[in-house]
Amino acid sequence: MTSRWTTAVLDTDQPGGWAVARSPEGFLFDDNGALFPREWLKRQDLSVLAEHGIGHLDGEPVYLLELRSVSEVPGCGWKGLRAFMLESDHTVYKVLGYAAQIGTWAREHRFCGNCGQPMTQVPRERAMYCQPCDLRSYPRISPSMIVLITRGDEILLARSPRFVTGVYSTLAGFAEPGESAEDCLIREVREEVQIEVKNIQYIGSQCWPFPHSMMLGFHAEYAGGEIVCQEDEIEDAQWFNVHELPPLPASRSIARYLIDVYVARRLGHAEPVLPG
Ligand SMILES: NC(=O)C1=CN([C@@H]2O[C@H](COP(=O)(O)OP(=O)(O)OC[C@H]3O[C@@H](n4cnc5c(N)ncnc54)[C@H](O)[C@@H]3O)[C@@H](O)[C@H]2O)C=CC1
Ligand SMILES: [Mg+2]
Ligand SMILES: [Zn+2]
Repeated sequence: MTSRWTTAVLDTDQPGGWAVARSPEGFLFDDNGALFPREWLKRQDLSVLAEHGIGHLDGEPVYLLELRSVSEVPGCGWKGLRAFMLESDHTVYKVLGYAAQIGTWAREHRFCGNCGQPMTQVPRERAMYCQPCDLRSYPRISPSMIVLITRGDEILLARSPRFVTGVYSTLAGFAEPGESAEDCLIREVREEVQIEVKNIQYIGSQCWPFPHSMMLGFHAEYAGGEIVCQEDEIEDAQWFNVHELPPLPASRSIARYLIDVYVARRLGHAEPVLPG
């Protein structure tokens, strides 16, 4: 199957194509969605900070207008990326997720981290460049581990105070310099619930553009210890029987996929597919 969406570094001097606009309040949308004819969008009263050519959707070029602030556009509203993840077509969500990551990174790399001088976009490459330092900055991606821990028919799920009321999810955390994925997983599990795990198995990965994680998903078995929740980070953690699960994370998340795969195996149901 060919993908409808492919990323590319496009020349912003070329006319035409589609464009999305992103402000601190999210993406512009109307009844037709978040993609607008680019020439029309550029005629609107928008405070454009930068324009990026980001890829092709069904063969048509797509651009991002990264805005300094939110503006009124007649007949349109603004909506955050999470809402698009929950509501929209998967391909549109992929386009917007990529746009959000590029927009954030370019905005945060307008000035050189070494000398403080303005940086420029490198033509035909996704990089910002400082000439005096000969320094290139590439989009930031943060590897993050996520793990479903199981004990027979029971799975360990936890709540962060940031979650929607009632929802429990798998444990996750950012990799630190010097760690392998497995080191990170073992450390995060110890920090968050103070238990030990064994038989760590890699399951799959997912881009998570909130704001720039690359989720590496694992399954691990319980090896020992009692649950003790990390103060401030973990509000509650429990073993749940696969027949009696609490409200779970959104179906597009790898957290939900890790849970659904295990439950499907235990119950002999068809396995789900990991959303990319
Ligand atoms: N797609 C999915 O199913 C899920 C994705 N996630 C994502 O996984 C990532 C890690 O999960 P958390 O439990 O929040 O992480 P965590 O357990 O490492 O703790 C979060 C803390 O890490 C620090 N931090 C923030 N950004 C960092 C970075 N780039 N590198 C190192 N430390 C950083 C901050 O102090 C933050 O409060 C997040 O981006 C989260 O959104 C988490 C659960 C499910
Ligand atoms: Mg965590
Ligand atoms: Zn510099």
